[in-house]
Amino acid sequence: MTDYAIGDIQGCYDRLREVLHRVAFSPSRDRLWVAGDLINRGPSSLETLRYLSGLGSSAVVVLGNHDLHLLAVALGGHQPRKKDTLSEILDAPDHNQLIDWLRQQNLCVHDSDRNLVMAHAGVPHIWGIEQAVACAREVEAVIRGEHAEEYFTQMYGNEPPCWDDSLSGMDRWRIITNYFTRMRFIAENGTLELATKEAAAHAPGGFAPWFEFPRRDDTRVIFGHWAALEGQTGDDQFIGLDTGCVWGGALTIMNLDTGEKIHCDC
Ligand SMILES: Nc1ncnc2c1ncn2[C@@H]1O[C@H](COP(=O)(O)OP(=O)(O)OP(=O)(O)OP(=O)(O)OC[C@H]2O[C@@H](n3cnc4c(N)ncnc43)[C@H](O)[C@@H]2O)[C@@H](O)[C@H]1O
Repeated sequence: MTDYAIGDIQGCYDRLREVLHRVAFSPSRDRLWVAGDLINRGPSSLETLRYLSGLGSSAVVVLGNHDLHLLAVALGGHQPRKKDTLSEILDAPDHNQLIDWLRQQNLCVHDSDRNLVMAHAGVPHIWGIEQAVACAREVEAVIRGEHAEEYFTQMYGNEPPCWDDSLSGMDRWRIITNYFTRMRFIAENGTLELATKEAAAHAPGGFAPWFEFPRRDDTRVIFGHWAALEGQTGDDQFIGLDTGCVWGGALTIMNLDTGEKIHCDC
């Protein structure tokens, strides 16, 4: 069995199948870790979602901001945006099944044997792994539970900007969500800057890329989300897999045992 991890697919189904073919991925033998943003912006979100959900236990998936946006449209009464390519999912006969499957996915997965964690945007340095996993489980339970509608109605927003143990309810769920799915630049005290999407060199004053703050542990972090990084973090502990497939870059898959990366041009 080989475990592979893949960056933001964003509905680029043909590239997904091409890169899986190149590594001879077999769902009956191998596993695919998917770093979030399965859908949106690309041409084939419905096919992508059907394929990944059909992998069953051969897929290990975390939710990205675009996946949460689909859930917010489907469950929170939000309107799709102009650039969205989600209507084929919303209109599909199996739409309820696909949305239910998406709701069951995690914000963060931790493999203690491999000393590895995966989250769409990353894991902030202010949290140890235990706290990060506990925070993820809290919000995952909300997304699957009776408060899901309230959560998705109020999910959007940049406030509060920073973690505080005393936060509760929607404020607490929103900042946890923003760390796991939207973070790029962060301040030493954990304050997020969510407006800047450019490469790491464009850090606004007082902020730095989240992976430049040393962690208290040596856990490797797999993430996607930040296309302008082109997969470069300058540190093997932090593995960026979003290489901008949907922006004319490449789709990247990594063999988790050997560390080998394969790129499929888009
Ligand atoms: N709580 C919340 N609040 C607000 N929104 C929430 C939310 N929760 C979920 N969302 C959702 O989040 C989504 C964000 O939408 P948008 O804000 O429209 O984001 P996007 O441009 O599609 O990209 P994304 O943020 O995924 O970043 P990426 O690095 O790929 O691309 C970013 C940019 O990098 C550029 N880029 C790509 N490759 C590059 C490269 N090599 N060099 C330089 N720039 C590059 C691209 O052109 C692109 O403009 C929406 O669906 C929104 O609804």
